[in-house]
Amino acid sequence: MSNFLLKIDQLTKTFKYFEFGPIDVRVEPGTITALIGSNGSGKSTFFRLVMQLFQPDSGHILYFNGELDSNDSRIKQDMGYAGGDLYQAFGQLSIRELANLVRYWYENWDEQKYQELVDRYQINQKEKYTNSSTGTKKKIAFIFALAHHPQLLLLDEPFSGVDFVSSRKMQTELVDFMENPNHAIILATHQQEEIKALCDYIWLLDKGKMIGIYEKDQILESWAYLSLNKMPESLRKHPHVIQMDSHPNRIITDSLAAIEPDLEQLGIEVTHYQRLELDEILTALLERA
Ligand SMILES: Nc1ncnc2c1ncn2[C@@H]1O[C@H](COP(=O)(O)OP(=O)(O)OP(=O)(O)O)[C@@H](O)[C@H]1O
Repeated sequence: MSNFLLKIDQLTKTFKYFEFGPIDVRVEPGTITALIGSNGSGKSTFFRLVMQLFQPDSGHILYFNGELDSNDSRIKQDMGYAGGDLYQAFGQLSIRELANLVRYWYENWDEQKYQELVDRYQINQKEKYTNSSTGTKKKIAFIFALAHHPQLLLLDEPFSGVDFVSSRKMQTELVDFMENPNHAIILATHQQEEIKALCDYIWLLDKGKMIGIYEKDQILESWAYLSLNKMPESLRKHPHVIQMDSHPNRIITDSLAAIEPDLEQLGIEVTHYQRLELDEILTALLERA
């Protein structure tokens, strides 16, 4: 039986200087996915397509087990999106006035939850939205996204520009949100600490193409530096050797389990072993792409 919040098939969008897709991905309930990619790789484009702020050129997006497709306006009720400067067009409104407007859009708007969140983040609701600081605007978008009880949260760099204390609170908020097994989050971020702390899956986007989908724990387990007692040149061709350095003899592998028996067979001894940090793995994957 299908169980997904989002299922995307062969989605494409072409701009004058950029081709996005074709992209195929699927989001299951109970998961947090990090959407990673260099500046301009298409992360915000992805969110805008899912939120129907852009029309795709081709492909399909199915929402909530296929019960709703992209023609159905109800999908926005069940999705919380914080990204870009969504509310700038209403910048002359105070935050309270803006909340009154946003509240009107959502059937499930929870005024008590909204109040709790503005108190927690010490938002001055009398201030004009346009005059709010960058970090405060981020927090407001985050609060609006949560206050209508979505099933799927789409967060485009929610922590960038947000102070350390608030960022920790937001992360706790996301952990609480995931207590409901029907919920899921897609999070675009450049911060490896957040990915490590929160995410189950990593989608790697490069120049508009999805170049890899990984389980975070699995890549952290399987990538390693191995120092070797000898290093025959033939190792360079091994499918799981990502990098070779000869001073001292050291390789990076993307699969410890696959390479260890081969090294043993070649009579090569591993003298030292060290895990890679997540950002080292992601950098290597992006460089390989
Ligand atoms: N409205 C638009 N009109 C024309 N081109 C666009 C438009 N929106 C996006 N693009 C193109 O899509 C590319 C990818 O932009 P996008 O904002 O999705 O990247 P990103 O991965 O979110 O980048 P960043 O990490 O810097 O936020 C841009 O470099 C631009 O060429």
